[in-house]
Amino acid sequence: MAVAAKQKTITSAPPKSSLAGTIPTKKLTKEQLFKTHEGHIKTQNATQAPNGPRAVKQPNVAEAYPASTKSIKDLDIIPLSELSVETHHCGKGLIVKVASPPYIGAGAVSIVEDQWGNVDKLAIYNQGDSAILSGVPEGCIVAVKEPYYVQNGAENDFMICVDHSSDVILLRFTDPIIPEPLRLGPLLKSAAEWRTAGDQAFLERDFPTAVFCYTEALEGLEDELFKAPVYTKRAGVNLLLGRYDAAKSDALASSTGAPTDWKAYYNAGRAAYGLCEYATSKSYLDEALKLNSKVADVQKEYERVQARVQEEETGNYDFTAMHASLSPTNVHIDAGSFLANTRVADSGFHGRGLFAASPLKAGDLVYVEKATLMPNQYDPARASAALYTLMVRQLCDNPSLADTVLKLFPGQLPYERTGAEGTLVDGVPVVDVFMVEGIRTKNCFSSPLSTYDDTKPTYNSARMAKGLWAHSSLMNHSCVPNTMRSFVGDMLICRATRDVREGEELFQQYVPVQTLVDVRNKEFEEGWGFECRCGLCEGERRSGEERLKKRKEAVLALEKFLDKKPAVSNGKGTIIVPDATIRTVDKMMRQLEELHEAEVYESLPRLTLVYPCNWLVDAHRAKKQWGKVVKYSLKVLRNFGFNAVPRDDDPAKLTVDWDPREIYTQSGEVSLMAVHVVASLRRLAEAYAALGHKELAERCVEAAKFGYTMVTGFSEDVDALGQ
Ligand SMILES: C[S@@+](CC[C@H](N)C(=O)[O-])C[C@H]1O[C@@H](n2cnc3c(N)ncnc32)[C@H](O)[C@@H]1O
Repeated sequence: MAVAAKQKTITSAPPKSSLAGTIPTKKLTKEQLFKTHEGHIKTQNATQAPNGPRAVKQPNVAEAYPASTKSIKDLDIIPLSELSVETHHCGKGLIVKVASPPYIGAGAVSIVEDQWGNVDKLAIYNQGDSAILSGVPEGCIVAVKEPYYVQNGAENDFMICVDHSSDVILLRFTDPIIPEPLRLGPLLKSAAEWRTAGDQAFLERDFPTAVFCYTEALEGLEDELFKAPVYTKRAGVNLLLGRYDAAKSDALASSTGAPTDWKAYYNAGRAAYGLCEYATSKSYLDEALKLNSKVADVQKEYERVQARVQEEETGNYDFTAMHASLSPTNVHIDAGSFLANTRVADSGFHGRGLFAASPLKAGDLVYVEKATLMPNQYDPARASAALYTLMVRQLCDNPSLADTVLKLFPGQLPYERTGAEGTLVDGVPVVDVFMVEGIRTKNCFSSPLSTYDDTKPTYNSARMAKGLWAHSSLMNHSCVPNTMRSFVGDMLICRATRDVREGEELFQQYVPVQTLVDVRNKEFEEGWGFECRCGLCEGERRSGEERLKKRKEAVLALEKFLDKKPAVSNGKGTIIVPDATIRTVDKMMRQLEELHEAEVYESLPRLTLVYPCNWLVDAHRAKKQWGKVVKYSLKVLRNFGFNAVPRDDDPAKLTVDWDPREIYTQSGEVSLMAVHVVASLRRLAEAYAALGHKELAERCVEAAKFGYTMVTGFSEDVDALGQ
């Protein structure tokens, strides 16, 4: 059923039609409608490859209107001729026959006819591949609840636009709500015939139609014993379609109390596994094994689910093996989430938050979460639309997901929420696509295929997928957080960056933070609607406006100078910077340093100084001026807030037992862990080694390796960072 089409992503509101609110007096005639439609279909058949990616229409929030939460039975059925342009017809409904095959673009567009002989265009968006309406079969009867009508660009060209997937329902041919002129009578009469039609559709791999036919067969059967095999068949098809909620209830409905019920429990176990409900899955598979312990598939599935339950309980993972299993087609790791070290509670200030359920040490696993939803789409131009589509389709296919996803809604819709989103109305889960988009924008994370590979200089860092990790989404932001996240495929690994007390709130960085306090807070305000009150932001605000302004000017001047200065290559791949340039940068850096008053910055990171100090490290390193490399590397670390670094001016430190964790645990609560910290420790190690301080060099390498595990989630292989 997948049809190739262009990706269509609407990002800004189209201008309002001058006809808004009125019933158009001039529309395309029936003949014109069919003729242009046939033309579109011909072009589609000539130009689109089968099985290409499905198109996507992201909602246009400027036009937002709510999903209908009413039953079609409670709506006034109106003729197509009474539709007004750019109007949400609250309390009204349409019942129409599909009078053409669909043209598949960003949605499925068909010509429809009502009982009074009126015709119009119906565009259905956001249906999953598993839904029969993604293909809108010709001849079927559909109900459109509280329709939205739009002008379609060209003059006299209009259409009914169904954004919310639950606003359109496929009616059974025998549904008494269908008006007499549209009635065909049942196409197939007996349950046996529907069942055979279902089998046929299954053989043709038309799974949505198979589900439809089995459903009709079940409606026609009265004896539970006859129903059981049809439930088994429908459970199997629903498993194939990824409709795990339906598969689970079908599987359980297929049990009859006979020993053959092992199959019902086996299917229910597989369905629960698909929903990542591993403990439930294990209990069903337990039942299946009790009834028949000899089926190899059941045993295999049981072992698999046992491994997941163990991961959930212990947090033991083989991250290296997970990483090795990644490929462009395999990004979804078969693993469970380990969340036992955290709990959700009211933060009293930032809404809900995540808190440590037990004391954690720097470097410890805080939690590991499998993505709630993450499409395998790393093309940045398509990643957001792909996530939005997956969210909508999964909420349609597996309504139980609504509990997890809808609670993330940040609460900004231009209309009143009904609260019925996620519930079943007319047998279909209500999915409000504007709400879904609101959840996506505030809660999604960008993720590389793996953070470890992303730190390599050769990796294309622009290739990021977007995903939803519902547990991680509950963590609030701090610019100097006590955790760090990394990814291996769709697994999010969260590690502590310093020691955390039991009950302490856990924070993460939403985005890599900008160095200037006002600039980064503008980003938080625009993106998430908050002003950050972390130790760094509050501390920096104490500097006062005048000093903040001066600092900003100094930063801009320094960056401008560094951007303009041409680098000089020695012809062997190393950049050599003239001494005069180094002296100027050093002077400008010191001036900027002086603008960081001791009373504020005693123990705070000085982020604006990181870039120039790093620049000075590189410039001196190219000249093998190792003493200077030590000096500026220590400054980089200090500017990230790390003060407890192995130093050659403190020989006493060399004699005591030393633990690489120290630099992370003894630097206070307001340090900022980043991959640059690891890189600086390596530079420091290199310089110490060149100066003959072997032991100091080893300590720095150890500290770098320890830090790299926090950054990547699992790897100590700091050489991956390159030279
Ligand atoms: C992804 S949610 C985090 C969970 C959220 N606290 C909740 O209760 O659902 C992001 C929202 O949390 C709040 N938030 C996160 N970090 C914050 C911070 N540092 N200060 C104030 N509000 C914050 C903001 O309302 C933001 O839009």
